[in-house]
Amino acid sequence: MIDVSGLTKTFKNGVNVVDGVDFSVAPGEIVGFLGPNGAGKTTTMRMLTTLLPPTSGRATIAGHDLLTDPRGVRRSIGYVSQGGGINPVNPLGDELELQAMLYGMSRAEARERIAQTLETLQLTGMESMPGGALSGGQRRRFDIAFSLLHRPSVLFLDEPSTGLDPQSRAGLWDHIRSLGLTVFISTHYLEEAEALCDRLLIIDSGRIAAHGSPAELKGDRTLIEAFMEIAS
Ligand SMILES: Nc1ncnc2c1ncn2[C@@H]1O[C@H](COP(=O)(O)OP(=O)(O)OP(=O)(O)O)[C@@H](O)[C@H]1O
Repeated sequence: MIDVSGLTKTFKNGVNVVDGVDFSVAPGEIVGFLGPNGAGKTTTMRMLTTLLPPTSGRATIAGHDLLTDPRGVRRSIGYVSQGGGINPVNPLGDELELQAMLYGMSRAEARERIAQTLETLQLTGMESMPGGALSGGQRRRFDIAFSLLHRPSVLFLDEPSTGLDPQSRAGLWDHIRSLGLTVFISTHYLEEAEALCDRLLIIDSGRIAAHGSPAELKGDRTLIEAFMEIAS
Protein backbone atom coordinates (compact mmCIF):
# COMPACT_ATOMS: atom_id res chain seq x y z
CA MET A 1 0.00 0.00 0.00
CA ILE A 2 2.95 2.31 0.72
CA ASP A 3 6.29 1.70 -1.04
CA VAL A 4 9.12 4.09 -0.39
CA SER A 5 12.54 3.94 -1.97
CA GLY A 6 15.54 6.21 -1.44
CA LEU A 7 13.39 9.05 -0.11
CA THR A 8 15.62 12.00 0.73
CA LYS A 9 15.08 15.58 1.86
CA THR A 10 17.90 18.06 1.98
CA PHE A 11 17.06 21.53 3.24
CA LYS A 12 18.99 24.65 2.24
CA ASN A 13 21.57 24.15 5.00
CA GLY A 14 22.72 21.01 3.13
CA VAL A 15 21.76 18.54 5.87
CA ASN A 16 19.96 15.37 4.72
CA VAL A 17 17.11 15.50 7.22
CA VAL A 18 15.69 12.38 5.57
CA ASP A 19 18.48 10.35 4.05
CA GLY A 20 17.63 7.56 1.62
CA VAL A 21 14.68 6.01 3.42
CA ASP A 22 13.25 2.68 2.13
CA PHE A 23 10.21 0.89 3.53
CA SER A 24 6.88 -0.72 2.65
CA VAL A 25 3.54 -0.89 4.41
CA ALA A 26 1.14 -3.69 3.47
CA PRO A 27 -2.61 -3.16 3.06
CA GLY A 28 -4.36 -3.09 6.43
CA GLU A 29 -1.12 -2.83 8.42
CA ILE A 30 -0.71 -0.36 11.27
CA VAL A 31 2.90 0.77 11.23
CA GLY A 32 4.36 2.91 13.98
CA PHE A 33 7.02 5.45 13.04
CA LEU A 34 9.30 6.06 16.01
CA GLY A 35 12.38 8.17 16.50
CA PRO A 36 13.90 10.86 18.70
CA ASN A 37 12.93 14.54 18.32
CA GLY A 38 14.28 15.86 15.05
CA ALA A 39 14.89 12.39 13.55
CA GLY A 40 12.88 13.19 10.41
CA LYS A 41 9.41 11.73 11.11
CA THR A 42 7.33 14.80 10.25
CA THR A 43 9.51 15.60 7.24
CA THR A 44 8.95 12.06 5.93
CA MET A 45 5.18 12.32 6.54
CA ARG A 46 5.00 15.70 4.81
CA MET A 47 6.77 14.27 1.75
CA LEU A 48 4.51 11.18 1.62
CA THR A 49 1.40 13.35 1.90
CA THR A 50 2.57 15.59 -1.01
CA LEU A 51 3.06 18.66 1.21
CA LEU A 52 6.83 18.81 0.74
CA PRO A 53 8.71 17.86 -2.43
CA PRO A 54 11.41 15.22 -1.91
CA THR A 55 14.96 16.09 -2.96
CA SER A 56 15.25 12.59 -4.42
CA GLY A 57 13.75 9.13 -4.17
CA ARG A 58 10.38 7.66 -5.05
CA ALA A 59 7.20 6.49 -3.40
CA THR A 60 3.88 4.98 -4.42
CA ILE A 61 0.87 5.23 -2.17
CA ALA A 62 -2.25 3.17 -2.91
CA GLY A 63 -0.83 2.63 -6.39
CA HIS A 64 -0.27 6.34 -7.10
CA ASP A 65 3.20 7.67 -7.80
CA LEU A 66 4.07 10.50 -5.44
CA LEU A 67 5.99 12.47 -8.06
CA THR A 68 3.86 11.96 -11.17
CA ASP A 69 0.39 11.57 -9.61
CA PRO A 70 0.23 13.70 -6.45
CA ARG A 71 -3.53 14.30 -6.96
CA GLY A 72 -4.11 10.54 -6.97
CA VAL A 73 -2.09 10.28 -3.75
CA ARG A 74 -4.11 13.08 -2.13
CA ARG A 75 -7.39 11.42 -3.07
CA SER A 76 -6.27 8.14 -1.48
CA ILE A 77 -4.92 9.40 1.82
CA GLY A 78 -6.09 11.05 5.01
CA TYR A 79 -3.59 13.11 6.99
CA VAL A 80 -3.76 14.42 10.53
CA SER A 81 -0.87 16.79 11.14
CA GLN A 82 0.86 17.20 14.47
CA GLY A 83 -1.21 20.14 15.69
CA GLY A 84 -4.45 19.28 13.89
CA GLY A 85 -6.36 22.02 12.12
CA ILE A 86 -9.80 22.43 13.65
CA ASN A 87 -11.39 25.88 13.50
CA PRO A 88 -12.03 26.81 17.17
CA VAL A 89 -15.01 29.08 16.47
CA ASN A 90 -17.34 27.57 13.88
CA PRO A 91 -19.74 24.68 14.60
CA LEU A 92 -17.99 21.41 13.77
CA GLY A 93 -20.92 20.20 11.66
CA ASP A 94 -20.65 23.25 9.39
CA GLU A 95 -16.91 22.77 9.01
CA LEU A 96 -17.32 19.07 8.19
CA GLU A 97 -20.02 19.87 5.65
CA LEU A 98 -17.84 22.50 3.99
CA GLN A 99 -14.93 20.08 3.76
CA ALA A 100 -17.11 17.27 2.36
CA MET A 101 -18.54 19.60 -0.27
CA LEU A 102 -15.01 20.69 -1.21
CA TYR A 103 -14.42 17.00 -1.94
CA GLY A 104 -17.28 17.26 -4.45
CA MET A 105 -20.15 15.79 -2.44
CA SER A 106 -23.67 17.22 -2.63
CA ARG A 107 -25.07 18.59 0.62
CA ALA A 108 -27.19 15.44 1.08
CA GLU A 109 -24.21 13.14 0.42
CA ALA A 110 -22.07 15.25 2.73
CA ARG A 111 -24.58 15.00 5.57
CA GLU A 112 -24.87 11.24 5.18
CA ARG A 113 -21.09 10.77 5.05
CA ILE A 114 -20.60 13.03 8.09
CA ALA A 115 -23.23 11.12 10.08
CA GLN A 116 -21.51 7.79 9.26
CA THR A 117 -18.06 9.14 10.10
CA LEU A 118 -19.14 10.67 13.41
CA GLU A 119 -20.91 7.44 14.34
CA THR A 120 -17.71 5.43 13.69
CA LEU A 121 -15.74 7.73 15.96
CA GLN A 122 -18.48 8.01 18.61
CA LEU A 123 -18.86 11.74 18.06
CA THR A 124 -22.54 11.82 17.10
CA GLY A 125 -24.43 14.71 18.66
CA MET A 126 -21.46 17.06 18.91
CA GLU A 127 -21.95 18.73 15.52
CA SER A 128 -23.24 22.02 16.92
CA MET A 129 -20.23 22.55 19.18
CA PRO A 130 -17.38 24.86 18.16
CA GLY A 131 -13.94 23.23 17.91
CA GLY A 132 -12.71 25.34 20.83
CA ALA A 133 -15.14 23.62 23.22
CA LEU A 134 -13.74 20.11 22.70
CA SER A 135 -11.54 18.16 25.08
CA GLY A 136 -8.14 17.09 23.74
CA GLY A 137 -9.32 13.55 23.04
CA GLN A 138 -12.48 14.72 21.27
CA ARG A 139 -10.44 17.18 19.19
CA ARG A 140 -8.11 14.44 17.98
CA ARG A 141 -11.09 12.25 17.06
CA PHE A 142 -12.61 15.16 15.13
CA ASP A 143 -9.25 15.67 13.39
CA ILE A 144 -9.51 12.05 12.27
CA ALA A 145 -13.15 12.53 11.23
CA PHE A 146 -12.11 15.38 8.92
CA SER A 147 -9.37 13.19 7.42
CA LEU A 148 -11.83 10.33 6.72
CA LEU A 149 -14.59 12.21 4.89
CA HIS A 150 -13.39 11.27 1.40
CA ARG A 151 -12.96 7.60 2.43
CA PRO A 152 -9.19 7.32 2.07
CA SER A 153 -7.52 3.91 2.04
CA VAL A 154 -4.39 5.07 3.88
CA LEU A 155 -4.23 7.24 6.97
CA PHE A 156 -1.14 9.23 8.00
CA LEU A 157 -1.24 10.33 11.64
CA ASP A 158 1.53 12.52 13.04
CA GLU A 159 1.70 12.12 16.84
CA PRO A 160 -2.09 12.01 17.26
CA SER A 161 -2.07 11.11 20.95
CA THR A 162 0.47 13.65 22.21
CA GLY A 163 -0.83 15.54 25.22
CA LEU A 164 -3.78 13.23 25.88
CA ASP A 165 -4.39 11.49 29.21
CA PRO A 166 -3.90 7.69 29.27
CA GLN A 167 -7.64 6.91 28.94
CA SER A 168 -8.07 9.27 25.99
CA ARG A 169 -4.96 7.83 24.35
CA ALA A 170 -6.24 4.28 24.75
CA GLY A 171 -9.65 5.31 23.36
CA LEU A 172 -8.05 7.02 20.38
CA TRP A 173 -5.96 3.96 19.53
CA ASP A 174 -9.06 1.75 19.78
CA HIS A 175 -10.75 4.00 17.26
CA ILE A 176 -7.73 3.99 14.97
CA ARG A 177 -7.60 0.19 14.98
CA SER A 178 -11.34 -0.14 14.42
CA LEU A 179 -11.14 1.80 11.16
CA GLY A 180 -9.59 -1.18 9.39
CA LEU A 181 -7.41 1.09 7.23
CA THR A 182 -3.72 1.05 6.44
CA VAL A 183 -2.25 3.41 9.04
CA PHE A 184 1.17 5.04 9.23
CA ILE A 185 1.45 6.69 12.63
CA SER A 186 4.24 8.53 14.41
CA THR A 187 4.36 8.53 18.17
CA HIS A 188 6.68 8.95 21.13
CA TYR A 189 4.58 6.58 23.28
CA LEU A 190 6.52 3.33 23.00
CA GLU A 191 4.17 1.20 25.12
CA GLU A 192 1.25 2.14 22.89
CA ALA A 193 3.23 1.52 19.75
CA GLU A 194 4.22 -1.90 21.09
CA ALA A 195 0.66 -2.84 22.00
CA LEU A 196 -1.11 -1.51 18.97
CA CYS A 197 1.15 -1.49 15.93
CA ASP A 198 1.73 -4.51 13.70
CA ARG A 199 5.18 -3.26 12.81
CA LEU A 200 7.53 -0.48 13.86
CA LEU A 201 10.04 1.61 11.95
CA ILE A 202 12.67 3.48 13.92
CA ILE A 203 14.24 6.49 12.22
CA ASP A 204 17.35 8.14 13.58
CA SER A 205 19.18 11.09 12.00
CA GLY A 206 17.13 10.64 8.83
CA ARG A 207 17.87 6.93 8.34
CA ILE A 208 15.83 3.84 9.12
CA ALA A 209 17.79 2.39 12.01
CA ALA A 210 15.58 -0.67 12.63
CA HIS A 211 12.28 -2.17 11.58
CA GLY A 212 10.19 -5.20 12.48
CA SER A 213 7.36 -6.34 14.70
CA PRO A 214 7.54 -5.06 18.28
CA ALA A 215 8.61 -8.56 19.40
CA GLU A 216 11.36 -8.72 16.76
CA LEU A 217 12.72 -5.31 17.71
CA LYS A 218 12.67 -6.01 21.42
CA GLY A 219 14.32 -9.41 21.55
CA ASP A 220 14.77 -10.05 25.26
CA ARG A 221 14.84 -6.35 26.17
CA THR A 222 12.01 -3.92 26.82
CA LEU A 223 11.05 -1.81 23.82
CA ILE A 224 12.37 1.28 25.62
CA GLU A 225 15.76 -0.41 26.11
CA ALA A 226 15.81 -1.46 22.46
CA PHE A 227 14.83 2.03 21.33
CA MET A 228 17.56 3.65 23.44
CA GLU A 229 20.14 1.30 21.94
CA ILE A 230 18.94 1.70 18.36
CA ALA A 231 18.37 5.46 18.37
CA SER A 232 21.42 6.60 20.28
N1 LIG B 1 12.04 23.81 6.58
C1 LIG B 1 13.12 23.36 7.23
N2 LIG B 1 14.33 23.90 7.03
C2 LIG B 1 15.43 23.43 7.68
N3 LIG B 1 15.40 22.40 8.56
C3 LIG B 1 14.22 21.84 8.80
C4 LIG B 1 13.01 22.28 8.15
N4 LIG B 1 11.97 21.50 8.59
C5 LIG B 1 12.52 20.63 9.48
N5 LIG B 1 13.85 20.84 9.59
C6 LIG B 1 14.77 20.09 10.45
O1 LIG B 1 14.67 18.74 10.10
C7 LIG B 1 14.91 17.93 11.24
C8 LIG B 1 13.82 16.89 11.34
O2 LIG B 1 12.61 17.52 11.70
P1 LIG B 1 11.25 16.70 11.82
O3 LIG B 1 10.20 17.69 12.22
O4 LIG B 1 11.04 15.91 10.60
O5 LIG B 1 11.58 15.73 13.03
P2 LIG B 1 10.63 14.78 13.87
O6 LIG B 1 11.26 13.44 13.89
O7 LIG B 1 9.23 14.88 13.38
O8 LIG B 1 10.73 15.44 15.30
P3 LIG B 1 9.65 15.53 16.52
O9 LIG B 1 9.62 14.17 17.16
O10 LIG B 1 10.29 16.55 17.42
O11 LIG B 1 8.35 15.99 15.97
C9 LIG B 1 15.00 18.87 12.45
O12 LIG B 1 16.37 19.06 12.76
C10 LIG B 1 14.39 20.13 11.92
O13 LIG B 1 14.94 21.26 12.54
